Amino acid sequence: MTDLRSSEIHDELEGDTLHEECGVFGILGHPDAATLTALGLHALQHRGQEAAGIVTTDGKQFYTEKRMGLVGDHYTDPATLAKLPGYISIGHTRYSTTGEVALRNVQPLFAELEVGGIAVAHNGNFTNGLTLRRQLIADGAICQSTSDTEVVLHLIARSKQASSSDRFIDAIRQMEGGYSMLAMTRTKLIAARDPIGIRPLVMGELDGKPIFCSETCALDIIGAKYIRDIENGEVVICEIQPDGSISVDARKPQSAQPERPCLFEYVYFARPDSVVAGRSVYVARKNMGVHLAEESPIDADVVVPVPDGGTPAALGYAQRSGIPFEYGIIRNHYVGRTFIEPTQQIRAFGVKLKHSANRAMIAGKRVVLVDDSIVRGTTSVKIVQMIRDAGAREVHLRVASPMIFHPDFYGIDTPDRDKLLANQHADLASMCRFIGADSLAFLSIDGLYRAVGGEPRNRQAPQFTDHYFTGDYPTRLLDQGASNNVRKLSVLASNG
Ligand SMILES: O=P(O)(O)OC[C@H]1O[C@H](OP(=O)(O)OP(=O)(O)O)[C@H](O)[C@@H]1O
Ligand SMILES: NC(=O)CC[C@H](N)C(=O)O
Repeated sequence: MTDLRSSEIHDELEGDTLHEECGVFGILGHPDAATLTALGLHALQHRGQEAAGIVTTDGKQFYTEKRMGLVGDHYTDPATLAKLPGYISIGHTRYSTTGEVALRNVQPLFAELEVGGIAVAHNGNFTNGLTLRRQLIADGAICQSTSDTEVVLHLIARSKQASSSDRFIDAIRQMEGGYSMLAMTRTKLIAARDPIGIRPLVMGELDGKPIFCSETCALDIIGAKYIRDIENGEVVICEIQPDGSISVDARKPQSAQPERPCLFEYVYFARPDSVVAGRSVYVARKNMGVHLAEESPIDADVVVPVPDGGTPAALGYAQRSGIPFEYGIIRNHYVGRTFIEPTQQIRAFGVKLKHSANRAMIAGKRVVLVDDSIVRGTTSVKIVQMIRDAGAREVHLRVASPMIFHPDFYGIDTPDRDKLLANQHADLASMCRFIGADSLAFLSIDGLYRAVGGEPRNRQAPQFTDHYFTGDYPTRLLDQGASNNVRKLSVLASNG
């Protein structure tokens, strides 16, 4: 049954700013599988704060715990972890992109199938999820959630392949869009990445046991060794054998395409201490600041980051420009990422709770403010005013990414097109007036490419996924037809 309250909240969320993605973590063959998964999810908390879930198996039964809220609020309790015995585990931190914020959509999703139990955890979004879901429902499928991820379970159930891993591969070959997925059976841990590698996924090892997770920071927290990134279009199947040994089978079932990782992982999503597709996120962000200083210099007394996202770019800007870096804004770390608040009104309030001006570093100065991105402009308007109120003589805003014009359909929850600040102003001057800054500049798309990958954007074959800036969507968007709205999955479920 549709949870009306959740649907209403969702409608409000639709108009909000950029949202997180999800984080996945899995380990096979370790006696402390659940605890290690909880720690891994804790390191991936920045990728999704709505809910977290863990599924484990001891080879006989499956055990599931799913909770709304933060990892630390639930999975630090020994009683909760005691309900998750076994040596194979997958976990998920969720920020919803399809389906409402409700327990039934919290991942991992689990189903008992002809081939046995299987759990899946997904970071990303399927661009044909709604289309396939409608076909499945018309065919008699009974959907238990409104998440796009559930489609994969139905396709595994219907596959004619014999083994669970072949059925999983069969299922994901029918999916389009962005995904890093983990699946788990009584004996297997499977990892898969979409054909162009939009979402990140890495492989590690602890005590000889394989781990898959969204970012390397989840390996670091448990002292695991990084092995390699899962390649775009690759599926890696790890299986525990009766003698306790582990087999690893890497396959490439999708037709080969050039990799195009998501640029926004570097701009905003990934943790700065992570290494994504072989590149340090921190170094990339600092480089963004260096290029920004070269492209848009300004005479000023102090470079001030908008913490936390803008800090590495501000350091790069300060080093390149020679202008001193100072913490002119202090962030209250007991307030979560701003978007957690469901309404625009509360979000604006949240921004005030989160940042306060460090007057001693600002009063009487010409300030260069550096932030990583502007989405709706809520943060910029508040912060520029706050810096002026603290006595700044001039406020110059520098943004370490290009203007955002287009929504995402691959796992980032973006506001509607018309809510994006870049679409509300005819030119930079108008946007600058709205924000209230003395000057405003964005990093160019080539500057961003150079900062992350060392080369400018290849117009014929872009090296990264960058549609939010350019409108160049790397896959077809089957669900975005006139009559479709992936957000309305729960309405479909209640009326269908
Ligand atoms: O233009 P807006 O709609 O305000 O969105 C952009 C702001 O949102 C993000 O920060 P967030 O609040 O997520 O905090 P963080 O930098 O600490 O992650 C980003 O770093 C910008 O500051
Ligand atoms: N942000 C994500 O990666 C979301 C995963 C999935 N589409 C969900 O909504 O649960």
